[in-house]
Amino acid sequence: MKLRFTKMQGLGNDFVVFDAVRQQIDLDAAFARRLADRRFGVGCDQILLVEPPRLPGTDFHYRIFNADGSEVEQCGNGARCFARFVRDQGLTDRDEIPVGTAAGAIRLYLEPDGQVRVDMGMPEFRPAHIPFRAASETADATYPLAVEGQTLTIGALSMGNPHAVLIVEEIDSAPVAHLGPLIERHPDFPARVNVGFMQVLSPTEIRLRVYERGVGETLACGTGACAAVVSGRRRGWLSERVRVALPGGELMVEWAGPGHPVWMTGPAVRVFEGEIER
Ligand SMILES: N[C@@H](CCC[C@H](N)C(=O)O)C(=O)O
Repeated sequence: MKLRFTKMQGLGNDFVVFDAVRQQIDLDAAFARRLADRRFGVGCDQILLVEPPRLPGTDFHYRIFNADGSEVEQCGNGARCFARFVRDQGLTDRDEIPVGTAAGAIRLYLEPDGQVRVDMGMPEFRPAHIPFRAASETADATYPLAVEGQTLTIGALSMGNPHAVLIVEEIDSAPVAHLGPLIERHPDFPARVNVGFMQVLSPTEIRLRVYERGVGETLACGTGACAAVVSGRRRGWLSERVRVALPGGELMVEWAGPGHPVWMTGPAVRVFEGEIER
């Protein structure tokens, strides 16, 4: 059976997107890994499924699979591509699109300039809900983490999916390839974790690299950008509106503080369409 897909990207974080409203898709971990393979498949960081709604008040359901085949709760760059996809495919004519995910509902807004703005919902700091093994939440949501005999300081939070955020002096020489996999699979993060390395340039500007759970380092991570800004604000380093420079390009992230949702704005681009044998 042949399945139609669209290859998309947001700041070089790339996706294979399927319309699972109008075609039947049986996506298991093995098929997800084959699709994501850059030599034997299409090649992508995540596979996104656009499904009929499950949550009340939403227009669609959004499912996300990492390149290693694991199904996850949230994906920020994918959310912007989701909005562009459902409009381009004629699945909706709305500019404001409420979407259900495994982490709850989010709202996507197609802006007149072509960018997509997303209400990513509230960050979650309670350790058990991240999930992260800590006795209780600290005042600035940072914790010591023992890695290879050294004690690192990490910010820990969930943007629907788990994130650890480290502050580094210089992003280009940050030990992303070495520490990323060690922290991703650290026993204190029982569901594994996405690992962000953030250099603070000013209260309104950061540089960020993310070692993504189930993928490795990507050119950009939308939830990682949101988590970095939220963690930076909780530590008193950042303002409400922050420009996040990632290897693949820039995002704007806004967070007014506890009790408020996180907003993310950036591009979403269709690359090509294709068919693949299931
Ligand atoms: N690329 C994403 C995050 C995708 C999921 C993540 N790897 C996880 O396992 O939680 C983004 O843009 O947020």
